[in-house]
Amino acid sequence: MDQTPLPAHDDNVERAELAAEQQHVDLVYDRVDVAARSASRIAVDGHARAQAQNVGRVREEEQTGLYERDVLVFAAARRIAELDAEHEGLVFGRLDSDKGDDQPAATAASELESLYVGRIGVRDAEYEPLVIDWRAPAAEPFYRATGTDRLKVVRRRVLRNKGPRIIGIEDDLLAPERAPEDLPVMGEGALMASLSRARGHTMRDIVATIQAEQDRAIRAPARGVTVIGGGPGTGKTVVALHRAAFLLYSDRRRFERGGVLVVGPSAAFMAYIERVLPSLGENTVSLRAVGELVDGVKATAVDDADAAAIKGSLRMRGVLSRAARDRVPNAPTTLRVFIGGATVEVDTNQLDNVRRNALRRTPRNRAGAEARKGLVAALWQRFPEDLRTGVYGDREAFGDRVTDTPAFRTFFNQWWPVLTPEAVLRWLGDPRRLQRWARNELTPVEIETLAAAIRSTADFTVADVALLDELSTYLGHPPVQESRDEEFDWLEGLSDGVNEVLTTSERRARAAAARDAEEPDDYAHVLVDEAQDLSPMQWRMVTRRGPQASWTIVGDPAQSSWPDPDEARAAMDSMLSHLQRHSFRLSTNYRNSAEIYAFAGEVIRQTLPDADLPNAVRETGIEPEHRIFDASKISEAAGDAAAELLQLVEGTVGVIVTPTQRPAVERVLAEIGDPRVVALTPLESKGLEYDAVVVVEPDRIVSETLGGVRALYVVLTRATQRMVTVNSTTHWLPSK
Ligand SMILES: Nc1ncnc2c1ncn2[C@@H]1O[C@H](COP(=O)(O)OP(=O)(O)OP(=O)(O)O)[C@@H](O)[C@H]1O
Repeated sequence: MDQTPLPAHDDNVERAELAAEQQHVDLVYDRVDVAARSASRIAVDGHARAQAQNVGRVREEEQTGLYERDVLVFAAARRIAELDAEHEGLVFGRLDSDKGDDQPAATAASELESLYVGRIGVRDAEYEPLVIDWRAPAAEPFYRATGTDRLKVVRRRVLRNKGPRIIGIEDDLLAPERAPEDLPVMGEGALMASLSRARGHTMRDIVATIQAEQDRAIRAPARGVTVIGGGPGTGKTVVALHRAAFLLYSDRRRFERGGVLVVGPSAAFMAYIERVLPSLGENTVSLRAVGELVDGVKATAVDDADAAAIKGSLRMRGVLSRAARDRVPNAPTTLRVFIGGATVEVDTNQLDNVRRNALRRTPRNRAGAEARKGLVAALWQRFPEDLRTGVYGDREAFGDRVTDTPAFRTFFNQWWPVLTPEAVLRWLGDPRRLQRWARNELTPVEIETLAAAIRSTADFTVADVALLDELSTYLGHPPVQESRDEEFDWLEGLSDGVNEVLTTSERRARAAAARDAEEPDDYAHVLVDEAQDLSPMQWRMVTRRGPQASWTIVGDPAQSSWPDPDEARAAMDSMLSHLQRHSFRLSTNYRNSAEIYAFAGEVIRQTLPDADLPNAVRETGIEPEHRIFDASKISEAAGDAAAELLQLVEGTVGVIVTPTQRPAVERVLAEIGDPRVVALTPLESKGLEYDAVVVVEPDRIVSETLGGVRALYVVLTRATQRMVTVNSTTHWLPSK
């Protein structure tokens, strides 16, 4: 918000103002209390009345009136209950407006029209608004008014509160020349006060201090793709979260029913942002890290740079599709059955033909019936003509018989089992097989690297999740039928090997559940944060979550940890090219002190002269510090720096270190034993922030991460107040 020089004020005025604001806020809380009680009473009454079938006694208009009011009151009460009690209070802003520049200025404060802005809207008993929801159109001037376009606002006031208690007031005077003399103005500006606050381990909402350019992105209509760009700390994440809350407010039916999904880079990041939406009274948004987008998988492990680059590349499509169509390892290679007095055999080549034909148009797990038909045809062809009589007289009868033989059944179960994406992905760990599927797409070295990466962990990595998702489209779900056939066996297989006896209704319920599971995740709106980090394969996975969705895409290419940001961008463009695009750019860095960001900006500009660098406005007078030590002393030096910084800042300290160095640094930090300090890798630091940051060996961060200097740029832009780098060389420092 614009910072206008503010007149000094005395303590008495401040006390009086605080008391007056508290009175209004108390009124709001009382009203909500009454509303909540009456809402539940009415709900109970209504229920009782409906049960006695006496509803007709209430006049219709009375009922409609009651109904509308009840719904509103009840919804308000419910939202209040949902608000995080620990968080800032319900009412946080006030606008005092006059009638506009073409009308005479007000001569007394009482002539101004005042309007309170809060997390939700609440009305008094006469239905007059006591406070309006921050997302309502009438609240827009609170965020958009500036000195040059004040939208009739004379004074904008931010109420700082702790729960229901007002603890401070920050005013902006937008039209000093039109302000009545008795209009008190106090505080140092809400934005600066909020930016200088100590950071905790979770992100807070910014509902009281949203800036005009952020507000435009938050309230943009949900059409096509909304792209929100901007450098580090410009509020992209927090704006995306407020946008999710805004969309729910603007069209609750559509977005609550259809679902809103927020996708972020890591579980740590999701934990960091998870309080923001509940603090705005919204609990229905799904938050998922890219490693958690496939149901039942929660991947947190990350591959090393080379393997991640291969797994993320679009070249994996062909590799996976070939794997999904290939023979099952260790399955029998010939089929032999004794039937109708003859031994009939289908050899390996013929089996391969049957498999390929069955898979021509149908995903593997859905092609069982087709494959069985192909086998019957092959067997029939080899069944001696002179035996084709009686129950073996035609192909259909022969087929019924032959598929019922134990030899056929055993063969079929092994040759055409239901395949899970997990099992097929594991096949890629065998370099000989992988070679067959990948020889046109990957180099021999890449094949070795990929196979070794697949074999190296028992857990799936974050990059694997997109491959699992891709495989599930090639494999498909087995069809669900209520008869006893091999597809239904698949359902029984879900019961962990316990051979249950199922009643008909249980079978039906399971069939329905399986059908549901088959529905694609189909959200009405998907917000992708740190979008620059999605690999092309991850874009494919993410866009499957919203075939009909509108999108909000948030990111900064200069912070990309993908080695080829243009490739990732092209993948996104091709997945979403059918949608209209609206772009917003955020231009102010609210996180870093001006001193810290000036340094980070210099570092990135040396490699990416065109990087979009925002303005950092908050000066602290404290320059980042670069310390040089012997290579063997780095961990201790990092620990010492962290211990010093803990004394100097009130909030959190992050020590950012490559995965190879992390264990040593963690040991040193364990000795400090302060929960305010954490060690984390450059990748984990994405999107997070700390009061102070220790950057351990910046040159290794460049050489050991996929993003190189872009990863270092992310690390150098995590601190709000202080930053210390520790290294054994100076060559990484930007040349002056
Ligand atoms: N209008 C605002 N009022 C108060 N704080 C703000 C405002 N806008 C952003 N901030 C704060 O600035 C910090 C950075 O915001 P955020 O993490 O959303 O930025 P970002 O653009 O996603 O950053 P990065 O790309 O570096 O991850 C957060 O602490 C956020 O709360």
